[in-house]
Amino acid sequence: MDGLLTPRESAEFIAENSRDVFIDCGGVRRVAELLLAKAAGPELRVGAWKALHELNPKAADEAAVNWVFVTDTLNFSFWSESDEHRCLVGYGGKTYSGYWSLCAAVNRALDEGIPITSASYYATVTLDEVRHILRSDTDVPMPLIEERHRILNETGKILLEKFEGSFLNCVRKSDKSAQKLLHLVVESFPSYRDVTQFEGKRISFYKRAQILVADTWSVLEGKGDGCFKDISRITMFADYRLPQVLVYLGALKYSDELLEKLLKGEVLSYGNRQEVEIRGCSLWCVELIRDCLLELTEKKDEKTSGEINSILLDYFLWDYARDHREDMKGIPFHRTRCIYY
Ligand SMILES: Nc1nc2c(c(CN[C@H]3C=C[C@H](O)[C@@H]3O)cn2[C@@H]2O[C@H](COP(=O)(O)O)[C@@H](O)[C@H]2O)c(=O)[nH]1
Repeated sequence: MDGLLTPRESAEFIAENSRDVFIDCGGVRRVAELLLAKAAGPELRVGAWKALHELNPKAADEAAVNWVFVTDTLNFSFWSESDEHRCLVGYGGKTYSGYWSLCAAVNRALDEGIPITSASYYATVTLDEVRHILRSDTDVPMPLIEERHRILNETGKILLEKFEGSFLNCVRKSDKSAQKLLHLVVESFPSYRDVTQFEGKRISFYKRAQILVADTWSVLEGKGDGCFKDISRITMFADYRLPQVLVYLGALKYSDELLEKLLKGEVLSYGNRQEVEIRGCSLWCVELIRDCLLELTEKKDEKTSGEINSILLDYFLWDYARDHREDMKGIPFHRTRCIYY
């Protein structure tokens, strides 16, 4: 698309023109130092995706790639009005919320013999069947069920028409380039087109497309079809959790006016100026944290477990946000209801 900025270009432009969201350089350095202490640990490596998360597939085969595809196709908007009243899914003796409730529901369906990861199934799955598959253990359903149903049908039909029903065929058309795969995904599947405007420019975040490429790299353990030579060009994923944890860690700051709005739980519509500033400054903030961390590892000649990229930083910070939910209670996340993140 002509004149459309890449996520990284978009983020830099937004950060330069932002009025209500600011990057704190001292905070950036402190987060980089926090990550430096983890650089040689088990988290900041591609293997963590499987080792640290029991719901993720352990295999690296076609079925596992198609698990990632259907999960990331539905990987959006899990937040509920009140944290006490939300969708929960019990699986394997544990209860899952948010994004993990989706993974638990997918695995539960597979255990029940429902082929939810097969395009030939979800291309024509009915709304009632989707309601059953994504059913909650509480009286709060997973948000946007109708949209999830529509997107499953739309995406399944395209995967059948263009890629013989398997996302691995899409991966194999990308010449082992993460950028080529990213663009093939957004060109082929409309629900992944996370693009909007800011100050007269057309900008992209491609949050679900980027996390799809990242999770494909992870499930294939960075090997074989998943050995993307340019994986480090994928940026962090602009969702609603990363901004919250970056504010909590002091790397990102909101204006008083915006903070007050978020504390009141006001909804920001997709593409709203402040919503775009939150997403763009968060993305740029993680890029700066990565640059600072790489500088620190060189200076201190710190051993790292392979190349540190924005994906691994994102995963770490997202998991950190999960593990520090209670501590972060006072920091609001922004409420945007959409199918893009
Ligand atoms: N930036 C970023 N956003 C991420 C993820 C993930 C899941 N990836 C994990 C799974 C395996 C890997 O090891 C990753 O650890 C979900 N999300 C987004 O968060 C929101 C849900 O949050 P909550 O309501 O708290 O569950 C929603 O917008 C969802 O799209 C990530 O990694 N990074």
